[in-house]
Amino acid sequence: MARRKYVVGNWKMNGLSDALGEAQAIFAAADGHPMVDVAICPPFTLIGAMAAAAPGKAIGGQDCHSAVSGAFTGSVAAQMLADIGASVVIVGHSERREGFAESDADVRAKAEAGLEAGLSVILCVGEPREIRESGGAIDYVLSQIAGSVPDHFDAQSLAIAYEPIWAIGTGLVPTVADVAAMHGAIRGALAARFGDAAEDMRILYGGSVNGENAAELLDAGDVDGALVGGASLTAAKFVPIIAAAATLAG
Ligand SMILES: O=C(CO)COP(=O)(O)O
Repeated sequence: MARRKYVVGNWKMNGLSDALGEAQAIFAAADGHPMVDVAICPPFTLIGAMAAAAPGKAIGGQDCHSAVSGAFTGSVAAQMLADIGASVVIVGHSERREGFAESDADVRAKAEAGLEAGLSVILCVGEPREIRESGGAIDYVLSQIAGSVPDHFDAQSLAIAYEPIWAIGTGLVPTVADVAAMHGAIRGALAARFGDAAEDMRILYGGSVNGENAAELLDAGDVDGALVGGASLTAAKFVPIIAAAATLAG
């Protein structure tokens, strides 16, 4: 089965209520590209309102706690995301791994919680600059995959996002050959562990994706979509990326 292209906006800590119109415009434009799956992950505070403003659309959280409930001040459980209309959750973003000291085991537990809550999970991996420069990027990322991908899931419900940390928000992107090599290595590691199911899993690229570079990056081997930060905040910037994915969708 061919993998459908998947384009996801990670709004990070951006967006007040007046940003809902952008989300509506993005989803309206996405309706014109039915071969592409589109999701927006706004801050927690906007999920409920966005789900109401864009019924039936894929809206997600950017993180969840691994527990179902309890004394975890400030945290949000996966079930709570589902309860207010989310169908997706990002786990293991480098800004969580680095800024909140999340380990591979933490990320795996969060992914399991998301799946348990019925959410579709996007699990992020990616190397820092010094690891890339030392030539160890593939080993580093495959170690993250080994430690943070759960044992049991439906291939349609778990996507990997490869986001080299040095490419996030910097305007720097790896060469297409480097992206293809990393995605191929990830697919190979998934196949070694999960067999044929790896062919159905989507592997997204993230890090300074924009309307100009999207077509080239999305056409690289084993790249099934994009996880987009800054260029996902407005329809004007995000829709061209969705359109680029649509031109490649089979
Ligand atoms: O971190 C990212 C998406 O999760 C990428 O962010 P930018 O697209 O702003 O580089």
